[in-house]
Amino acid sequence: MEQALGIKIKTLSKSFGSKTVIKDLSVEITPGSFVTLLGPSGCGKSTLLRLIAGLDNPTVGELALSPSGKKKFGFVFQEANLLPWKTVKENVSLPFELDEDLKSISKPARDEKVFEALRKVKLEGSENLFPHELSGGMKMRVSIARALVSNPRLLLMDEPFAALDENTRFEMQDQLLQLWETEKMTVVFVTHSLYEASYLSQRVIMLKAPGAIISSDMNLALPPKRNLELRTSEAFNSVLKELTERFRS
Ligand SMILES: Nc1ncnc2c1ncn2[C@@H]1O[C@H](COP(=O)(O)OP(=O)(O)OP(=O)(O)O)[C@@H](O)[C@H]1O
Repeated sequence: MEQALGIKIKTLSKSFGSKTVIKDLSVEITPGSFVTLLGPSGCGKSTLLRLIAGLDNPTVGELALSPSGKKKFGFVFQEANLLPWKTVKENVSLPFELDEDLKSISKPARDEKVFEALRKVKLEGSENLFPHELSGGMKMRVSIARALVSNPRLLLMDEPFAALDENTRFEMQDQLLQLWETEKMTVVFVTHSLYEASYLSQRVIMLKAPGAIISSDMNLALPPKRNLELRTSEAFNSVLKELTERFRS
């Protein structure tokens, strides 16, 4: 398995016209960690994810992924963004058509990777369904499978579970943690939920506007194994309390 990607950001700023959304941001993210970005609407979380993914460029400053070379990452958005006229299997296969680095992979190897990704998100047997035949949770799992198909070493997730009901969200959180453990990839996750941040993350970085200034950077004192028992434990409650206090201060 290839190494997980680390991120080094140094004095980075991003402006859109005269508006500076990110100002002088410096932060490092350790390979293989699960880091959540929290902050009020409009503080620059999605902009930062897009910069990390190379979908946009910083105005000034440095952003480096290590090891450098192949930038293997997956991106999952709040909406599953599935093509309605394509089956589950075809939707998960899309990166092979769109990503230059993956175009050379043979058809049998592609099929195997798609099957493997669907297995990872527990969607075996749903290959030939169309998006309208799927629940919200299943659509999100297809979206995650599509991100996993290229074996990302960094997974960027922008409020992926925000539109799901509470039960499905809990289920998806546990599945994601399982994936994080088995895939040994770095995850940078954006959410508005303090509860979700506490449950999923090893580290929570809070950003505030203007300028996406880091207002808090906290390593969570929780065991790596998260489960139902932990959700209702005192240790979890005290982490959630601390995060809430930091968020409100
Ligand atoms: N391409 C763009 N052109 C102009 N302004 C932009 C662009 N992208 C983002 N912005 C502005 O940057 C600011 C930060 O947006 P961003 O989407 O990063 O915030 P966010 O923290 O992710 O918000 P939310 O939690 O609501 O998703 C907003 O004021 C937004 O209008």
